[in-house]
Amino acid sequence: MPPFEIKKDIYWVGAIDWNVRDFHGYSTKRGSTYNAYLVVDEKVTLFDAVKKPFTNDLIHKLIKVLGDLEKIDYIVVNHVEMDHSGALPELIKRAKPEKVFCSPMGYKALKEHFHEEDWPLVEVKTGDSISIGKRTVQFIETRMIHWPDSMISYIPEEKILIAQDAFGQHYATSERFDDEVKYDELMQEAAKYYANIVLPFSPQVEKLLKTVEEMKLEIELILPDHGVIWRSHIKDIIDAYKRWSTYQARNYALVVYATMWHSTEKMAMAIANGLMSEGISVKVMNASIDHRSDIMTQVLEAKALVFGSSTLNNNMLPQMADVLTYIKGLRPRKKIGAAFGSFGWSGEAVKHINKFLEEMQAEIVHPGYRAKFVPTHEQLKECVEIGKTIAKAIKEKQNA
Ligand SMILES: Cc1cc2nc3c(=O)[nH]c(=O)nc-3n(C[C@H](O)[C@H](O)[C@H](O)COP(=O)(O)O)c2cc1C
Repeated sequence: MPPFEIKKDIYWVGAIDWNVRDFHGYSTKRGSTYNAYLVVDEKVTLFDAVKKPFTNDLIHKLIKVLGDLEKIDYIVVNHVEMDHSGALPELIKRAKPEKVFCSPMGYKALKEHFHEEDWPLVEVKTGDSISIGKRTVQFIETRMIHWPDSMISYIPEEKILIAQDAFGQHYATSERFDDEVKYDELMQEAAKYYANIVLPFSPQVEKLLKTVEEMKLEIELILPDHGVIWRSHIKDIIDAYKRWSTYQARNYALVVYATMWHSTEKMAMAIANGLMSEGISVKVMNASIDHRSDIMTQVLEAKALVFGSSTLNNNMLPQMADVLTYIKGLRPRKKIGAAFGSFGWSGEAVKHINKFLEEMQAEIVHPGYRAKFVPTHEQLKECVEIGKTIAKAIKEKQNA
């Protein structure tokens, strides 16, 4: 795709990665983009770069707009992660920019990644701004959204927020604006991105959204480092970030299980039936089939997390341990929780699952249910009752 003029003299010069399907363990079914933005002003300024294998895509686009890479005066590094900085060594060597702006944490991180002593790095902090000619760039550090170095750049004359990974989506498309793609797909990918990348830093996101509100920043365009530009649905994505960062849930329960000979699966279905019989929506997922990052997307807005595994060698099944380790690291909060599973003789899986639920600070509404080998009809009826107990807890929370 050629460079794309977003507004007069402001270009998308990023790269589309149609083929990426695994992004450090996050399944990216719809590929991704690495967005870089060029502002042609008295000081020609590039915001962020691309992943290393896409260096030539970026350079090609820059040459198309500028004719000569050495016309770049400034580079702003909003985020040091390799998918946005991998192209920097080649780019800095060839463009010879006068200055490379980054946050104080970015200064350290750039050295720790690239070990280059002679890059013209300039630290900028929250409240600092630079003039690039007709336009100003204001910087706001966004520590731990989602790395220590992260910052965002605001151009008041254009009402543009260059948001690095915030508001991003792993979504490869030839379209560049939110209103040119399918709304449901876009919001699904934005939710998946929040659940799998941003969720652990929700307290920081909540604070940042308040700061941005207090600063009364006028925003006409949000330019994220992945996916499409927000133009028509800015309110929707900000409202979604407000909901997600304060752990607001929808009225559904998520049942995730792992099984060898289908006994735990039978229990999962019976619990789901109990929930449904009380009018609660349920999503059932199988840890052997569903990808951990898709399960995580469903965790984001679930009110209850119900996890089941049979016991294997005194532990839960490894695919369940994978999913729970991943979910725990992303720090979901304010959930109702319950555990279940079939076993043969020692039955430790439920105890181990409960430990994960405790670490997620879930409100555990049942001590955990175990059935020896293949569950009997009576035991499955008991599972239905457990589903009803969870449903009751969901309703109580809803009315609280
Ligand atoms: C290789 C293997 C190891 C097992 N290890 C244990 C164990 O350590 N403790 C236990 O209680 N059951 C153990 N079991 C028994 C299973 O938990 C039991 O068969 C259970 O009903 C399987 O439920 P599922 O069909 O949901 O996987 C083991 C089974 C297998 C096949």
